[in-house]
Amino acid sequence: METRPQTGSDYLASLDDGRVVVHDGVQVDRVAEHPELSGVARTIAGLYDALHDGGAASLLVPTADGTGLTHPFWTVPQSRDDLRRQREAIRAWQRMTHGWVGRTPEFMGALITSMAAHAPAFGRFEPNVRAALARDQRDVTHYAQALVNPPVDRDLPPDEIDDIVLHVVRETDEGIVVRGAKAVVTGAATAQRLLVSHFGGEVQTDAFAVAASVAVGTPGIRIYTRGTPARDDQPLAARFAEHDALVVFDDVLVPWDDVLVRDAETMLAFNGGEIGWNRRLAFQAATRLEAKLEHIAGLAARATEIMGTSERRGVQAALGEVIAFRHTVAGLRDAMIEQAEPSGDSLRPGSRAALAFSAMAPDAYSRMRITLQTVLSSAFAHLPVPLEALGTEPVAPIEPLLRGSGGADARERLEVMGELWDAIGTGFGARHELYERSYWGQPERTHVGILGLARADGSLDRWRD
Ligand SMILES: Cc1cc2nc3c(=O)[nH]c(=O)nc-3n(C[C@H](O)[C@H](O)[C@H](O)COP(=O)(O)OP(=O)(O)OC[C@H]3O[C@@H](n4cnc5c(N)ncnc54)[C@H](O)[C@@H]3O)c2cc1C
Repeated sequence: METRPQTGSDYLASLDDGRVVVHDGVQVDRVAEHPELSGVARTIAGLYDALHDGGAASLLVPTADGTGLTHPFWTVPQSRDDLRRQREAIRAWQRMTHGWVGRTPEFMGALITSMAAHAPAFGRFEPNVRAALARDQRDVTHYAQALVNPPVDRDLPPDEIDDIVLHVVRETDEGIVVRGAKAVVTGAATAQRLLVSHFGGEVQTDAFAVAASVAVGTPGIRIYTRGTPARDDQPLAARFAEHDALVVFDDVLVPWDDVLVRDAETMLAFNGGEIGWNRRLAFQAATRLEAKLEHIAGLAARATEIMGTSERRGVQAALGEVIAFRHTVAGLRDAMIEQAEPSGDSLRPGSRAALAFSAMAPDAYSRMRITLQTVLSSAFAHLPVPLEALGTEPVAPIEPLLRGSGGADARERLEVMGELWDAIGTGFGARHELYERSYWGQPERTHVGILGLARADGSLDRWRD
């Protein structure tokens, strides 16, 4: 029988795997029913369901072994048309969430497919890489990425802070035993697996050369999350708030079948760009950001009409700037397709456009927030009553005062401005700026990488002539 990705209810049921999640300091019974974790879990479930009966179902493509259908981003691209199909499928999901969920289930397809395209580079773990792709392609596994170490002792090599940095404490016949922590693992509490890998300081001893695909429910894993302070009338946070987790590995046994890297050389290739997963990550992230900016631009346009400023030249210019940001992101993503380059057994998104996107997007996102705060100013803060209070005895008399311009009533004003405030101004909106700013790590690394590429491909020399 033809296989299909899991359904929404398969996904929600899979979260009952004995995982240990501590939210706001209290252990969670069932993640899928927790008031602050269930919103995003239900949203992810909705994405899976759309692969079965929603519009996204028509975008599925055959799995590599031909036994079923999968999300296109979970396949290894061989042509520009493959990349175009991947773009359309990512876009279909991202438009459902308006780009507000950073870790949708296609996101880690970037890593696993890039690794599979370079499977021989993984030596004795090559069969594991191929098996991981086959399983995750079939299921469209929902991963979180556990890469960055807790931000402490950044001036010390990892082996001098092994009380914190994740490392292998021993190997057994069954697998490797890992200990340590990973910080800000977005979506860990509602993921099915973690892509765990060393990052940061150079590997001094083999203990730190490790990457693995680890099931979230594995004994010894503990996930600590804090709530994004969200009120009931925060429409985006209620559905899309993700939690950035501290994940603790307390002597966790990872079976050999799930180990992907165990030597320093492959670790360097994994983190250093040769495997190329950052290019695929940029492709997915740009398509997500495109959807987010479309949502923000649409809300902002309506907000200026409600304010009565939509015909002011400066306000129009500000909206145009936000739309230009959307066009730049979409254009660079499409340039990644046009500039696609061979990488292992694949055609990966082009490096120049991918790196240019990574360099540009963080600052542009901050600029966009400032621009909207400048032109919408008091309208953001003019939300004196919640939506559900409309029609109540103390609020009904002031509803005419809450109207918008051009016939918009109080309800529409509160709906539009409340959603835009959540996008830009609340804790949810502020975290999203930090998220976009931190997506590519420190900007100087990206800029140095861009210079290195211009030197390596000879373009800088040509420009100097
Ligand atoms: C909202 C959010 C969600 C995130 N989600 C995830 C996730 O899902 N998975 C994940 O793995 N990570 C995640 N991250 C982490 C993110 O990838 C990092 O924040 C990013 O890579 C920057 O690394 P850092 O925060 O450790 O800062 P650092 O790299 O420590 O940099 C901080 C500053 O110190 C300087 N610095 C640090 N070390 C040195 C050094 N040795 N020499 C010289 N200067 C130094 C840098 O130049 C910089 O100015 C998330 C972060 C945020 C904010």
